[in-house]
Amino acid sequence: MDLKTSLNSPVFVDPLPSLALPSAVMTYTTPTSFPASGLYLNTPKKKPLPSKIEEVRAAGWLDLMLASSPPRKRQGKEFLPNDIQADDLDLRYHNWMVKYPSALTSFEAITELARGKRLALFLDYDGTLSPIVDNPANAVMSDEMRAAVRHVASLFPTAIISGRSRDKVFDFVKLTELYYAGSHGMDIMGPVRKSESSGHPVECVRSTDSEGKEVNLFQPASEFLPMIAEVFHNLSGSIRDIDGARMEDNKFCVSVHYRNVAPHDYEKVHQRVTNVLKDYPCLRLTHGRKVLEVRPVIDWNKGKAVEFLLESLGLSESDDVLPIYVGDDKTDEDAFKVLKANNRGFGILVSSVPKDSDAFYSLKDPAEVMEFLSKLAAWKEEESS
Ligand SMILES: O=P(O)(O)OC[C@H]1O[C@H](O[C@H]2O[C@H](CO)[C@@H](O)[C@H](O)[C@H]2O)[C@H](O)[C@@H](O)[C@@H]1O
Repeated sequence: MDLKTSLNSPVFVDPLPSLALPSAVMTYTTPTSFPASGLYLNTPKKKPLPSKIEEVRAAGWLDLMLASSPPRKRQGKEFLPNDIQADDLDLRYHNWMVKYPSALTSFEAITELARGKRLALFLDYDGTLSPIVDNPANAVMSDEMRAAVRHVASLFPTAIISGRSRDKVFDFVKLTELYYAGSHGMDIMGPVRKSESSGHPVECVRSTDSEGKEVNLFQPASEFLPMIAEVFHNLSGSIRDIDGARMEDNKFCVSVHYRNVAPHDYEKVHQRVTNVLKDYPCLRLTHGRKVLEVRPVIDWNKGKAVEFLLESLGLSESDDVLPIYVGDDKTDEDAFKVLKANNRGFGILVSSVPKDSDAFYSLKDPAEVMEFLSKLAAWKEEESS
């Protein structure tokens, strides 16, 4: 399969030379022309920014890095120095929950909304189905959670949309009855579309899943693979001496974890990463829970992945469909926004601290996510009996 040709699908109009990446999918300022050869290794360097602006930008990043995902031990009130602070935190959380009500206490309102509709469920992985842990390799999902996900997936079309590589998230979840989108939606294994004529046709590669079932593979950033591999190598070398810093290869994205780095070294992590990225204007940096994420500058995210999957499932054009997305991180906000637009469906933010969000409801932690999924399954079974 010629992946360059596949990118010249009707959705991706106006392709740029060489990269075959259309301007419609590029969000950041990129060079208008690329060298014909050595494309990925010699992309033109951005002009260095004036140092003052760079300083201001770096300071903004540092604030984000310091504020990101407060250490778990300090989130519970038992670790706070006194009761006043604990009460203040409780009060702030309760005030926040007025704006983002619990999906558990609002369960009746949710089922009222869902009555007579076809539900589609989209679930983030880390921090949603598995608790946040220090070592990303240990973020396993409990058997109880797996059973709850399997149960909902037997009743509603269900997909996992993760920042991890698709293979890795499948290894954690291990359920063949779901659809999977890895690398923040840049690697989707979904159903073969019911109707090629509905919505925007996009170029997919027909494939088979681990059970031999026919599936569609959609990888809008496949042209970036050599560049991502190279940047992974360069970043690994660049942060090697920073105690606690850890790299993760997510196929179309690269994660630089700083959860185990001392706060006084955060700036060093950010500087090293931005320094390497200066040579890659086609890549950009985003920020998650104690992680810096490097990804291609294409206009594709978890929100677009939700739209893509809804269309693949033949659920995008109907009023009787209610998509629900559950996630905990900034990258999930793109999906919350898509569902919020035109009141299409809604997002549920998983958070134990107040956060601004485009989600409609909230859940405190993965344990509450599991309870919500179980309640949803029980409600559906009762409704259909
Ligand atoms: O979209 P997600 O499924 O939520 O993936 C986002 C990132 O999640 C993982 O990192 C986060 O969880 C780790 C394990 O609990 C934690 O150690 C880390 O600090 C968190 O940022 C994953 O390792 C990343 O590659 C994903 O991009």
